[in-house]
Amino acid sequence: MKTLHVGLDDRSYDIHIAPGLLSQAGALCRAALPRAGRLAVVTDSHVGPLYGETIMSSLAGAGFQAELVTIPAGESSKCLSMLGRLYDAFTAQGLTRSDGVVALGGGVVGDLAGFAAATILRGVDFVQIPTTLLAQVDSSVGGKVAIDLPAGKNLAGAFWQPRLVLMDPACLRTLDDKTFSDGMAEVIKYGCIRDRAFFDFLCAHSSRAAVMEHIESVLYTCCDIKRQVVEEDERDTGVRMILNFGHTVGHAFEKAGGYETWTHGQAVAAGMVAAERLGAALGVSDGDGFSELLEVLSAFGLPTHIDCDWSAIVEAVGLDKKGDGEAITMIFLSHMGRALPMKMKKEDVLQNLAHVCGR
Ligand SMILES: NC(=O)c1ccc[n+]([C@@H]2O[C@H](COP(=O)([O-])OP(=O)(O)OC[C@H]3O[C@@H](n4cnc5c(N)ncnc54)[C@H](O)[C@@H]3O)[C@@H](O)[C@H]2O)c1
Ligand SMILES: O=C(O)C(=O)C[C@@H](O)[C@H](O)[C@H](O)COP(=O)(O)O
Ligand SMILES: [Zn+2]
Repeated sequence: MKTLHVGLDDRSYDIHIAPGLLSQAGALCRAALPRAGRLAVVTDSHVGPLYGETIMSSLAGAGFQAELVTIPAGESSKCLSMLGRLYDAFTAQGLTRSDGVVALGGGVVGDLAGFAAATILRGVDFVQIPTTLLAQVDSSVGGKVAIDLPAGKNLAGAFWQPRLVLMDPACLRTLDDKTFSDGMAEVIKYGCIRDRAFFDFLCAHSSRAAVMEHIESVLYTCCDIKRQVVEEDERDTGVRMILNFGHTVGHAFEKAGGYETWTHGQAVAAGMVAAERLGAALGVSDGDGFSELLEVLSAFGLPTHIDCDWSAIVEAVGLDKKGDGEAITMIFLSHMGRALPMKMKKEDVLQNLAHVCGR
């Protein structure tokens, strides 16, 4: 088993990575949540039938009274009404402040269940058991939890660190190729922002089979980069913004497509390309690695350009959480492997973006 420790004072926790870990969930949760009696296990309609029973019997074996709460699969569940349904399920189960919430699923389940855990009874303990590649390399670590609002992506949320993260790479075998590729967008992001050698490794291993041969070290590398960044800036006021490379335009693509046309991974892929094009036009990115970026994204079937109504993109970018009234922090790459956050006037970003990326 590989283990990483995220050091955040009283909000510190371990990330365990090992095949077959799901069946050890009970003992590991018991060690992390010694006082908890009840656990609400939130999952979705695809993941529950695959892995629900293994988790529930492992939790029962460790003495937990666990109940499974199943939401419909898909981004549209990351919403206010589904949050309300979780509150109802938690209160009906009789959850108290010494109990906990477990998220068993992808980033949608993790973000929604995490926000519910952060807010029910003003906060209960939370465990992440991520089952997609995206959730294992990114969303289960770092404590950002949220729902989408009609006005924009992840606009209501909290920072609520899990007490424990359990990732079983064997779960990735049941993913379809498109969902696996969504995770690859965030994997490639880590290479772009922090680790040129890792980016080169991905370029040389640009297929699902090749990545799966090295999956434990890929998960470890990504989580270790995220750990370092989050330990330095838990609340997203400085260096953590580099994890948003490709997301300013990416979130705008997601919103423009009604959160159904483009997945988060696809939108981030095209968003990274848009950020690189904008950076080059502004003279802050040297274009190093750009053609390789296009190639590796395409090799995983990810889009490098998304056609849509650019006025909607421009409007959504204006609402980005990295902005204030006048300015927005854009994340560029000075060169491949090195992120460059830059505070810019919103109007300059918007004008250049439409000019560089609009069709
Ligand atoms: N909090 C963060 O730091 C953070 C980081 C990145 C992304 N996100 C969020 O994560 C979400 C995207 O997450 P996602 O890509 O995991 O999507 P998702 O949770 O919708 O999962 C994608 C699909 O895969 C299915 N699935 C999950 N695990 C499976 C398995 N092992 N086998 C078969 N099917 C499985 C799901 O049911 C779903 O249909 C977005 O809402 C995004 O905003 C959050
Ligand atoms: O953890 C972070 O910080 C990130 O930015 C990771 C992103 O991949 C993730 O999509 C995150 O949810 C974006 O957060 P947001 O605050 O920009 O909505
Ligand atoms: Zn993301």
